[in-house]
Amino acid sequence: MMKKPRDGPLTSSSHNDSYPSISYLELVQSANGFSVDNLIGSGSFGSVYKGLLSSNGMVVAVKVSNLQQHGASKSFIDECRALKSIRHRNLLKIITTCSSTDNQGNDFKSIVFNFMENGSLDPWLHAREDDGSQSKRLSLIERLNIAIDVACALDYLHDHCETSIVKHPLFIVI
Ligand SMILES: Nc1ncnc2c1ncn2[C@@H]1O[C@H](COP(=O)(O)OP(=O)(O)OP(=O)(O)O)[C@@H](O)[C@H]1O
Repeated sequence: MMKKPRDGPLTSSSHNDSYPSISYLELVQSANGFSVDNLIGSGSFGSVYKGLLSSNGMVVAVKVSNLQQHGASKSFIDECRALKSIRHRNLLKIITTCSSTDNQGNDFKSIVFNFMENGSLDPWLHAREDDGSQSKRLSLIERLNIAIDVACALDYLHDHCETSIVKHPLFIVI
């Protein structure tokens, strides 16, 4: 839905007031205008871009919700809620969130994470013998350690989040 552009940068405050504030403009600039070159991947509810925050030089992953997608707005809120108070070595932390309007006045929602150099766990676990990516072959011990870390993270989520959110642990940092 088109909305009247608001003045100045707006940052989400409804999900967590303690995040440092970041504007839509800063995020666009950090990710080179959300260019294809900065695109890291896509999920069910949006796209993730690599960005560089000019304020502190931090390399980040900017997850931009595709608000045209049914359920994206709820997913954004659930993800913010689930991850806002999480402190666990195997779970990705939110750096900040941005709930604003883009330069055309459309709603814009984004979550900023630490950039994970090794990407998501999935290709590591499901690398095929013939795909040539030597670096993604894991030994049995490494796989067992990952399973233990995942179990540990899920246990933590069970204790700290609503059960409906625990079904979406989102990203496990190994
Ligand atoms: N913090 C991050 N650092 C590096 N890459 C990331 C990061 N977050 C996401 N990605 C990449 O972007 C892709 C999409 O992530 P996203 O969280 O949108 O979806 P997903 O969790 O993989 O899938 P779905 O939302 O459908 O369950 C990931 O598969 C991963 O390759």
